[in-house]
Amino acid sequence: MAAQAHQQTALDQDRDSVRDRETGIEQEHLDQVYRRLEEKIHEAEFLMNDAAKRGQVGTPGALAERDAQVFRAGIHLNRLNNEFEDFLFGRIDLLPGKDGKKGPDGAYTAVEPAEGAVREDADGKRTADIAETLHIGRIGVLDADYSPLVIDWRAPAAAPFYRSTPVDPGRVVRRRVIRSKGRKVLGVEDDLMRPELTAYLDGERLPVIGDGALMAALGQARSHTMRDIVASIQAEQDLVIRAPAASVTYVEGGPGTGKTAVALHRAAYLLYQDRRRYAGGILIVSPTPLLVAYTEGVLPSLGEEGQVAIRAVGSLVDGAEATVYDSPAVARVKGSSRMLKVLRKAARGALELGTPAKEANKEAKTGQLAFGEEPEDDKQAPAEQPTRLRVVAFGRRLELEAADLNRIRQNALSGTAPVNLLRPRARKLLLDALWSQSGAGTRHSDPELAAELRSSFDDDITSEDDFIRFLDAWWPELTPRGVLSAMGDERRLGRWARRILNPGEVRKVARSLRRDALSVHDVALLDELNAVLGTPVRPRRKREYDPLDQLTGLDELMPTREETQFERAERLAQERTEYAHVIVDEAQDLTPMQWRMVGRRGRHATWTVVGDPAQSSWSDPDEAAEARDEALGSRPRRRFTLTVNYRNPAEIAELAAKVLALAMPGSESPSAVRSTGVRPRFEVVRDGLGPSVREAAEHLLAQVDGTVGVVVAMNRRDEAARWLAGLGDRVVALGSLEAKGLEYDATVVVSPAEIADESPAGLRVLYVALTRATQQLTVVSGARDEPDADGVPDLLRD
Ligand SMILES: Nc1ncnc2c1ncn2[C@@H]1O[C@H](COP(=O)(O)OP(=O)(O)OP(=O)(O)O)[C@@H](O)[C@H]1O
Repeated sequence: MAAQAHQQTALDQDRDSVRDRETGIEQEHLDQVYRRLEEKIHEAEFLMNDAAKRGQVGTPGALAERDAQVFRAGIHLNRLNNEFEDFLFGRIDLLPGKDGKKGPDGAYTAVEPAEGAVREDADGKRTADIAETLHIGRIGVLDADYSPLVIDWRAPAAAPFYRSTPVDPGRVVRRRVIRSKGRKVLGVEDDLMRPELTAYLDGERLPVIGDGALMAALGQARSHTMRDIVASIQAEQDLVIRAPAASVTYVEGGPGTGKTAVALHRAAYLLYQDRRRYAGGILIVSPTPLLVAYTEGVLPSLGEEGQVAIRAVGSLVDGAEATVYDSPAVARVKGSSRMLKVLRKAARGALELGTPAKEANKEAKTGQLAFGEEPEDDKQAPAEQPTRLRVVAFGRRLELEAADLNRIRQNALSGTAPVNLLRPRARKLLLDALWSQSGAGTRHSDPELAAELRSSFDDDITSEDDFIRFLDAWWPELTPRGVLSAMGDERRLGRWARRILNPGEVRKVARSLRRDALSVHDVALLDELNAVLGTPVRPRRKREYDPLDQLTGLDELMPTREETQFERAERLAQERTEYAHVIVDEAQDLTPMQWRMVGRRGRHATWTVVGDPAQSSWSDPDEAAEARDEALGSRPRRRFTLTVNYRNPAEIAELAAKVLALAMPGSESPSAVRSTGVRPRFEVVRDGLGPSVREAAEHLLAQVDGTVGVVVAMNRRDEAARWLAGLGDRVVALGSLEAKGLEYDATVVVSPAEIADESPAGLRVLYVALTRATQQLTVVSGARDEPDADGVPDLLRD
């Protein structure tokens, strides 16, 4: 026994010393990389100083050159400084390649091992020599002789790091994940891709350390922000990340399969692969501000941010930020494509209100969205409508009555042009009617004289204050906010929505529009109205006069100095309304009206659309699919399915699968990649819901190191926040719709029946709630859940 223990200790010591030696080898490599980076930083600093000196020469050419050099050196320095932290993370050891050719990044491009790379002796033992070792990191670093010290994770030569599997290893024998912090290597984890092989590196046997990096990453405690997965991207995910950008890349997969992570890494990959093309910007559309906040650190950690905008679907329209959710019944109407016709009628009908409808003061707030209260009473002011136009021209009083005006308006409105752009046409039709009433058209037979007379008639009238006032009231310039507020009047909305919405729907929608705050669904309506109304063309503001321009004459000498490249890039990003690539996360949740809004931002874009129909909170998936197909146009689609759940342990995934079977019978759940042995807990409310939920949260806080999410039906969100007061910032209360895309170490799901009953898509929303935990889950049930003796609610029983 003692001898056995002694043997075991010796084995452990051996293992530790191999681990230390391997860590030391990687440390040496990292030291070499840092030395090279420092050299590069000095070069960049020298370049900046040199550029500054050249600036002192003062000729326009030198100044422009300095500007370009400083710009390039600044970017270089900035990247180096930012990515100095923790950027070397991987290594692959490869067999000799088939053709042995070097690619542009200095590495062999061959995918398959060369013939004879693997030797087999008489006993069937297989051996091989490692021909090449590559290190993978967040950016590429070349040695002074241009051999690669680190390869950028997005370069083609880095693909085997992600693609190689024991089933299809290619040239990779060993894949190593290196954990480092700053300049220090903390440890290494290896996966062996060809376990049947004895491989040698420089004559020594290749050692293997640890149980693989994926499991280590998945077991870590979660914080309130998502981490990048660059060191452990799996083969099926890598195929999506590196899929060619042309057309539409369509990715489906169950909860936790890495769709969001893949979408973010794909944005970074596309920028690396074709930076010039994506200078047009990449837009990532996310369902909630919470998910935006959760994911927005991932791209900077990958060294990319400037060109990518991550926006919540309620913040896509500039100057209009959603702060509330509509009730499911109202959301269902506002999201439906039936609203399209209503908005078109409203845009034209709003003209009859005379003066622009007063805009509600809809203040923008950020953070969590509230469930919107809808006011009871109708406070809309009665409409003002000019019913007659009186002017004096050529000494005669001319007058158009209500019937004439109405006829002219209908005439002007025939056609589909945006309402605000039809104002010049309406003005011309008014003048035509007044001209014909004046009888002046018969005075001259000479067409030139007649035209002159007409022109002075028009000038006479259009310079009259009465006419200008009339036109402003009769054909006001409409704003999307103004028309949306006008729709808050129930009678008016009833007229505009006749035969489209039923009276109950009209009442609910009108009431919701009278509240001060904008809802997530209102934002898509505003965007549609913007398109229907059109923006009148205004003369461009001239650049402000700068007296210094005259003194130095710089303005003529250096027209390119007006705006630096950086300023230009900033300005374009601000003015951008369309993008080169659009990524839609949680695409299953976009309503038809939201698809139209997102579609307008990517009319000429390529797309990546990721989603899971089983998690859809929209009640009519067919209607949304139609709107999605319209937004994506006829571009060809490339489809991918992700099949492995990296978030939930098998014990939680199994429970969630029961709800999936009810929500979408016949659909398959992704297979969980790990199991923790901890089963979900079931609690039944005894002394009130609040205390039971608080107790469950406290219990979980003691069990896990990271975060705890408490998911309740939407209308209990504020109440739940009060139940948890004082428990610290590791615990968060979430309305069911807000849980989308997020994850916690542990979750409490409160009353499955309440969540399932809150909307027609309730079972799918419950499925989302049950799949948020990485370690532990507690379900708290009330009487409505009909729990059995073990506390298992009816919806979660076999
Ligand atoms: N290859 C990987 N290596 C390490 N962690 C991974 C990997 N793939 C996914 N994960 C982790 O699994 C979790 C789920 O990923 P993600 O949120 O992207 O999934 P999802 O498919 O978008 O889920 P949902 O549909 O539920 O929103 C995250 O913590 C993510 O970091």
